[in-house]
Parts: sequence; C-alpha cells; structure tokens
Amino acid sequence: MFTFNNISLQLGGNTILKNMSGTISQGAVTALIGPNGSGKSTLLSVLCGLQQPSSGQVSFAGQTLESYSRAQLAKKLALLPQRNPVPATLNVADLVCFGRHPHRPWYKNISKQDKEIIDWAMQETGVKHYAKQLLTDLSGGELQRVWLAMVLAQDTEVLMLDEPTSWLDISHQLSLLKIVRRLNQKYQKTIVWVLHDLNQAAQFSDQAILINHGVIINSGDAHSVINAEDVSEVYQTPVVSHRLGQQQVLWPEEQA
Ligand SMILES: Nc1ncnc2c1ncn2[C@@H]1O[C@H](COP(=O)(O)OP(=O)(O)OP(=O)(O)O)[C@@H](O)[C@H]1O
Repeated sequence: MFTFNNISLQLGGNTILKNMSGTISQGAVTALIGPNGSGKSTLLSVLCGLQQPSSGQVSFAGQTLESYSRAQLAKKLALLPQRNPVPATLNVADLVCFGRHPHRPWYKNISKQDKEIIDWAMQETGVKHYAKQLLTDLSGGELQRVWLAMVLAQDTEVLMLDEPTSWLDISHQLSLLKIVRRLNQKYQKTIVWVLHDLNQAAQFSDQAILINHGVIINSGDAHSVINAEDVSEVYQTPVVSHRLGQQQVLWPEEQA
C-alpha cells in the first residue's frame, strides 16, 4: 500500500529521517516502534503527506504521494495525531461529524449518508450512548475512543494512529487496541500506529518497523522484529524474552 524509497528529512538543521526505505502492506496492522525522539511521528507525517521528505519518494497505492491532492488524500488516509486539543463547546457527535469534512463541501449540510456513517463510527467505537455529552465531561479513555470514532467517520482505507493508547489505563488500552484490531479484521482497514508498549505492539500488529535515530533498524513480521536482542540494543535497556501462555513477552532483565 505504501512504498518509500530512500527518504530523508532535515528539520531545524538536523537530519530526522535518514535514508529510510520500506513498505507497508495493504490490510495489515503495522507498528512503528522505537525510543522517544527516534522519528516515528515524523515518518507517520511523511507517509500521510503532511511533511515533504527532503529527498526520496513515498508511493501510496501505486502512485507517488505528490500526485494526490490534499482533498484526495483526506479521503484515503486518516491521521489521529499524538496530541489533540479538546474543543470545549463540542459534544461527542459534533466531533465525530468533523470526520466527514473531506467528503462534503463546507456549504452543504450533512447528508443522510453522512449521518449513517457517523452513527456507524460511534457504534463501532462504543461511544454512541454518550453522543450528546460534552467532550470536556468525558474521561481520557472515553475521549480517546471519540477521537478514534472521528477518524473512522472519515471512511478511509488507512488509519494512522500516533500513540492512541497514551494516558489510558490498562483496561482502556486493551479496549482501544481490540477495537482497532476488529476494524482491521472486519473492514480490512490498513492500520499504521505508533505504540510504545512493545508487548502490545507484538500482540496486536502483523508487521513492525523498528526505528532508532531516524534509521530503520529492522522491519517485517512483528514478532520477529520485536526481539530481545534488537530491543535491548536500540533502547539501551537489557530485556529478556519469556514464554507466557501462548505468547512470548519481553521483560526488563533483572539487575543485580
Ligand atoms: N519541526 C521540527 N524541527 C526540528 N526538529 C524536530 C521537528 N519535529 C521533530 N523534530 C525532532 O525530530 C526528532 C524525531 O521526532 P519525532 O516526534 O518524530 O519522534 P518520535 O519517535 O515520534 O518520539 P516520541 O516517541 O517521543 O513521540 C526529535 O528529536 C524531535 O525533536
């Protein structure tokens, strides 16, 4: 679905992305992982056309990203950024409605089809029962599901989610991860997400791209990429791999 060749990006005199090449498969869940400041969000923004690489090329569905207009891309790719300001006066349904903007001219009211998609997005993310509630009255976990509903209402083939589980407790993290996985399996949505919990990334993703200092260290099957040796090296933190039930999990090595 995405192919990127030798992309580099300079910002503020620093090279943030260095000669990155890779692919992101259609219908797969791909995790971008790596330490803080390694370039994950920057790669995400280059992949969705928000930032132009200084060199190299990104293709989406067989065409270069530049060959699409912004309006065309907004119908194909939806991005949920890491930090989202909460508009104080809006309720849940109002915010989800914003997801329909790429599909209707600003001067037109929402159509019956828009309403159906908004309803569907709220249903799929489990926020429909508080549709009329103000955003400021929601908990962090509820709010995060509403943001997800908004990008889902954009009705795109690809969802790009930057740290969607940050700030959530374990129960809300798992609930969100499962919702996204279900959207992938039920509607064949291609998912690209940035996740910090490596065990969750391995469990809920098909593919992973491990990044360090703007360089791709490894990419491929999530369970292979997220291995103790590479993780210990890249994060400069010794971890070991343990079998836990059906799964292999990484755990910090006990220090004497
Ligand atoms: N506009 C900018 N100008 C200069 N440097 C930038 C700019 N945007 C990002 N950077 C730098 O690029 C590097 C990569 O940032 P990026 O946000 O992509 O990292 P990340 O891997 O997503 O980090 P985190 O896990 O902390 O969110 C960081 O060192 C950051 O300070």
